Amino acid sequence: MSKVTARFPSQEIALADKAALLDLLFAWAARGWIRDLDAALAHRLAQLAPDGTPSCLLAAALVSHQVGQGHLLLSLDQARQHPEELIAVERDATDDAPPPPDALLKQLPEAWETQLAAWSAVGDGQDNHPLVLLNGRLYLRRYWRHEAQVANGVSERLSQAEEVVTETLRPVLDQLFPPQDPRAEKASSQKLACALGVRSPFAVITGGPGTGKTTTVIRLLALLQVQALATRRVPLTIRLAAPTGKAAARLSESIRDQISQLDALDLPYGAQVRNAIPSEVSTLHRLLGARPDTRHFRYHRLNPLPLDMVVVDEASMVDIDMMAALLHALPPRARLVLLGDKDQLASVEAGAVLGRLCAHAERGLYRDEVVNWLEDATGIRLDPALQDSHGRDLDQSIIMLRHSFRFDDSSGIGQLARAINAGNSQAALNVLKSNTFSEVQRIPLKRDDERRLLSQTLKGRQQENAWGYRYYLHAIRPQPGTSETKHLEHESPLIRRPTSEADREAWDRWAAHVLKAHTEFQLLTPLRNGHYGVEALNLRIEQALARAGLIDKPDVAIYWYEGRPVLVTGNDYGLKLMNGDIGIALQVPADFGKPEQGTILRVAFPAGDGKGGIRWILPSRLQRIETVYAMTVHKSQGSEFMHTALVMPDTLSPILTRELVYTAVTRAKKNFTLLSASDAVLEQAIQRRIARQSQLFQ
Ligand SMILES: Nc1ncnc2c1ncn2[C@@H]1O[C@H](COP(=O)(O)OP(=O)(O)OP(=O)(O)O)[C@@H](O)[C@H]1O
Repeated sequence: MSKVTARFPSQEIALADKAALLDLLFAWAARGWIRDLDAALAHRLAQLAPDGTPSCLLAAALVSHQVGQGHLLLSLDQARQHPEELIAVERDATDDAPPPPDALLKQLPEAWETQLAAWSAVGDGQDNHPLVLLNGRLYLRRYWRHEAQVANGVSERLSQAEEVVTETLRPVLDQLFPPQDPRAEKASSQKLACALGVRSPFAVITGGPGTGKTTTVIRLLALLQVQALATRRVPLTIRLAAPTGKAAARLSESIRDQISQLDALDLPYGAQVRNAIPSEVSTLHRLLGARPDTRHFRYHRLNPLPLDMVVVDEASMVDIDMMAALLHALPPRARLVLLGDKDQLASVEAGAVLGRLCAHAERGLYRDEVVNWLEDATGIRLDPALQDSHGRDLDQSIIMLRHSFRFDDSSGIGQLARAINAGNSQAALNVLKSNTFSEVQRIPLKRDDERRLLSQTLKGRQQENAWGYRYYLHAIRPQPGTSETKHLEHESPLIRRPTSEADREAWDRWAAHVLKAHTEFQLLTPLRNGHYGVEALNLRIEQALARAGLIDKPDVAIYWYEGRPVLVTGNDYGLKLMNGDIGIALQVPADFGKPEQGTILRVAFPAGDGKGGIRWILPSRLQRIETVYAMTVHKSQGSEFMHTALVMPDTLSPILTRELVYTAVTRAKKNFTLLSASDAVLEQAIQRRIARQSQLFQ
């Protein structure tokens, strides 16, 4: 008898005996093939609903696993037809591995669905059963409910017609987007987006980096306030939100610029309109009134948010739980506008809501009545390729901005992002290797030769002013004569480390300068573990910086030193820090303005007050942080850096997808470097898309 049958039940036994099946599920969990949580759910349901067969318990563990992978459901057909795609199994050479999931799935009884339907743990959603089975799709009840809430919340809004004052619409749109402007054609989808946003209480504006989502939404808000002041004499109460603190801070920064541009226009109700556009952006958690230690929010259907409209930026990062909570808390007539890039990675949690909403965004699918209405409102006749008399109601509320004002056709980053999105890996490689685009570059990587990786990370590509980490470290401790210090002094000649007598304002100014210098470069990696994972990279980079004398870290056991950059990994409302915030440890007076008190290490975080204020926090108070010389691509969503370098691992793994590569490339504002050992891994990643299973907006 082989070891396999000695230690683990065979698939035949597991499918005939519940205890054997549960053993197998926990064995899979021990291998990391599924989560402990998934096996535990099956175990719990075996106790609560003992009439379930082993195949039923397997289905329960699988649907839970699916949620962990970002899906909303388990399709029974798909599980049978493509069992190998369900669970990524890392096999090793040992012969005591348990029978893999696909072997078990291939032997499921014909009556799997019938058995599930008869199981007392399963219902059709009407009662309180923990699982819901509908048309061959199995859900955890919570996700079925969220999916229904989101679908209902959106269709409720799609069925409402808005009152539009057509007399003011066209003239104001022409003021915001003058037809004679040389960029009028490039901005035509922005103008159309504004018109659609007035017409419907629900709208989605999707587009890549720099396509003008923020510009468009501010103009839409101006347009809506003109309409509101003309009809009801009071402006709309509008709130702006984003899924993370970082994204919220970034939006509030760019919004201030955009609002001030409205001053140049002679809009009806001018100052009133401008004052009625908010510049504060809160996180969705805060907007909904998150309460510590509970999933429940202060605002919900019975206590709705006191507002007329919400705009959510970076909506690709919003998961189904949050979207359901938002729709649940919005008054039925409140408007909702979502902004985001549909091609970016979706939230780590289940959902991919924006992606589902925008499934047909490329093709438009606008119906005749909408096309004609838009032409009256904007003077723009839609491209026939975007018209379709069978377009769904939802499609009439979605618009895609296609022209990037930041990366035009001559930009390497723009070309690269487009090639990746089109799934054209050869074109992406050509851009990376071509000499035409100096802002993008590919650097070959060898495991046993770290020089290139570390040189990129420390120095970047100086001839392009594409800096590495030396840049911000020189902002802390200038090194006269180096290109970084020369550049820094040229950019901000007067900002040096203050003297010990200097007041808080001077220290804040300096810290803001260091934090800004830090946004010049970020190294990204897809992975957490392994040679090119965040943890190992952080360690190697820290050692290299210490060797180069750029940081002073005398001992591996000393975590805190001046210059350490840290990433906040969970919201801390007490400290007013949000998931995704980045701070830098700096040696500053223990009491500002009192040099006699000596100095102390504090971590400087941007206060996000729009005035360059700094929040100084003692390292010991920071609970959820990690060093961030290397950052995962997932964590980088909602942030941008002048120069971004992506380390591509040398072997393919399920995490490497088109969305991931696109997200990494589009974090770069000016320069992008790919560090990779093999073209093949990049090519295969670009070919592979994330397909999240859900019935949302099917
Ligand atoms: N219609 C336009 N005319 C001129 N400049 C524009 C127009 N639309 C956008 N821009 C400029 O392009 C840049 C990017 O615009 P914006 O920040 O609105 O884009 P975004 O899609 O929100 O970008 P991000 O990728 O940062 O989310 C800004 O500098 C903005 O002023």
